[in-house]
Amino acid sequence: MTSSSEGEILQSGQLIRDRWKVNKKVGGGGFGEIFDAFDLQNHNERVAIKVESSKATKQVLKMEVAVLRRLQGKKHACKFYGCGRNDKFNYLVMSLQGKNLADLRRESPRQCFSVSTALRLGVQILLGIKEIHSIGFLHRDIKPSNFAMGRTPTTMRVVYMLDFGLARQYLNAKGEIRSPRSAAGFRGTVRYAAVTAHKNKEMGRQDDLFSLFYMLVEFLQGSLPWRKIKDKDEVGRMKEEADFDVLLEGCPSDLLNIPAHLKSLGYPDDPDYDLLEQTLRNILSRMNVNMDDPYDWELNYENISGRSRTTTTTNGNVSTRMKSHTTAVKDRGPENRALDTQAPLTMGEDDDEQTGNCLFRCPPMNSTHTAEKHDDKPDKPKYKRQEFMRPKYGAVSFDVIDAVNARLAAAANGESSPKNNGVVASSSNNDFFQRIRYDTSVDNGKSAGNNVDVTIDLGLRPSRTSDSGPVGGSITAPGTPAAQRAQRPPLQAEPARISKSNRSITLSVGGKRLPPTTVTTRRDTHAFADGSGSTYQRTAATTASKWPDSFDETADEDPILPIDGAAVVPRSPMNHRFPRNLASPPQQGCEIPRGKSIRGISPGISPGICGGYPPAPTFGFFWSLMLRYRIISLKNSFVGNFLQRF
Ligand SMILES: Nc1ncnc2c1ncn2[C@@H]1O[C@H](COP(=O)(O)OP(=O)(O)OP(=O)(O)O)[C@@H](O)[C@H]1O
Repeated sequence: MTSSSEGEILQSGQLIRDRWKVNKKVGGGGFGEIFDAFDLQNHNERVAIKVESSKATKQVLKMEVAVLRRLQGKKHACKFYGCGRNDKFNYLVMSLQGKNLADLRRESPRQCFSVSTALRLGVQILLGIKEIHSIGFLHRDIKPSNFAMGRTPTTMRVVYMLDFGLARQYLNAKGEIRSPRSAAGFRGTVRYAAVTAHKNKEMGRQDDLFSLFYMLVEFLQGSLPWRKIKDKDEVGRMKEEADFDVLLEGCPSDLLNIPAHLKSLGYPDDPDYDLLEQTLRNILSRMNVNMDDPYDWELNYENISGRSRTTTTTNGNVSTRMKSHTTAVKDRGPENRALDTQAPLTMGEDDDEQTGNCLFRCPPMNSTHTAEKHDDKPDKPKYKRQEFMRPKYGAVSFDVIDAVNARLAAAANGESSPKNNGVVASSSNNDFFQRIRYDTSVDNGKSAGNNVDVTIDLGLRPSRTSDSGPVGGSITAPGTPAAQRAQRPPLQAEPARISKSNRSITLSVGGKRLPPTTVTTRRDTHAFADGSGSTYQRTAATTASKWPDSFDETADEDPILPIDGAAVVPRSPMNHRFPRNLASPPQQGCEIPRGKSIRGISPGISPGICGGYPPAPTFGFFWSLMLRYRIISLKNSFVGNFLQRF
């Protein structure tokens, strides 16, 4: 543990948001520094604050926040307390855990754990990995220093997963596996990275599990054969050629099931988590190990302190054996313990445990791909009703989606009624209503009084009445007889509006010429506003829509985005394709008070994109084109993604 000192982002005693008082630095890695602090508003409870300089070239804290929030309620995730940013740093406040597993292993006299401890940790880490996979993300930096034991009496035997800075979504918005990129930059930590990462290939779920396998080998054997190798490609080759029998020499032979299963998996395949868990549990039960038994450190490592330790033979029987690898680890003194999470570019004894970010530096193994392709650009998400979100996001309001779709369908069927606000649309197959769908939702909570009103502008204008010729602003299909159009009631002059009550939604479509300032007040429609520690959450179903607001709701200081005109929100790695043009800053403090309403529209809507609201355009192709632009620009918006299927 280190104390904070001059030059660090936070200083001891510093107050953040008048709530968290910094105590001292407890960790630091390639991407951030971690401090422990007191929560002055919660009986001085100890919390961890991870900070990242706002000048850091690689900003990962937003991703951490995004993932940690989704993991709330999972057993192996830290509690999320808040986040924010100012001109100097971004920060994330979460529950403080105890020692990480890298430190605990190094404190062991032989730098290894007993089989009992190693495999029980393995079970918990496996379940933690399963949790992050269940929310659609890969961790991509599974290693001992990214797991820590709880620090309270009730959590001290629970393993917590840390550090989601390199996470990546492997599911698209439909819950399908995203297409693998032909080249992806190396992500992770050389010592534990799967061969896939060494080859700069797209990592899949099995690769997180391969990292777990390497961790297990290290836990049991005290080291990995490539521990001292600095060259990433060389390490990759060693892993590719590794003989698992040799790696697991002297360990329960059942463990061979793990790499055997993982090697059988390709990028899109579902790992058999149960098989892996059962493999570990079977060994533990043969050894009569109880999951509640004390861990090695609780026994002061006395169970493994001699030159031999109790373990099992390859057939799983318990025996005592000499370790053959002791010479490989005896030079690892306590002085090296803190190295593995320091800056990734310094190569110390344990540097190969550092998180790598070899983007643009490390050519891929066996690959001719060039560096410019090695980024985290996501594949273009396809937005549809997101069935996969249902079990994971609990109260995602599919009834909202259905209600909107029903309204759109009604409009498409040419109904003119209060329900669709007088909008008459042709039932022609070309009608644009038939080609859009509402694809996400506002999770509005279950209790009454959580109503949220959202305004969506579809870019329609009040219609001109006309006896002949096209009528601007009417929603109609090209080819609708002019006479029919002329009798159509005008669209309402207000922006289209979705009023969402607790479990229902009303859509009205109208049009209004919006001056730029009005348009731009709509950024807060990312249906995403959960207060730190709040008892309710509102979430949109798409990550991309939430991304830009990751810090906003708890930020108490200057926004990073410029205040004046048409600022472009930095594109998130998850949202490269839809830069958001803004003409006003994001609303800070976008927490939606209970019972209040918010108004807004996609930040993607901008006069710049749509070319403003042209006067009295000829209906037909022009309107269709404009609407298409606007619908496209609505993608990833807070309240909904309209998908236009032309
Ligand atoms: N919530 C927490 N409670 C206690 N300690 C923590 C917490 N989060 C992180 N740490 C400590 O800080 C160390 C570094 O944290 P983390 O891995 O998040 O930083 P990083 O900069 O991403 O590191 P790396 O580049 O090594 O992956 C962890 O190994 C752990 O010891």
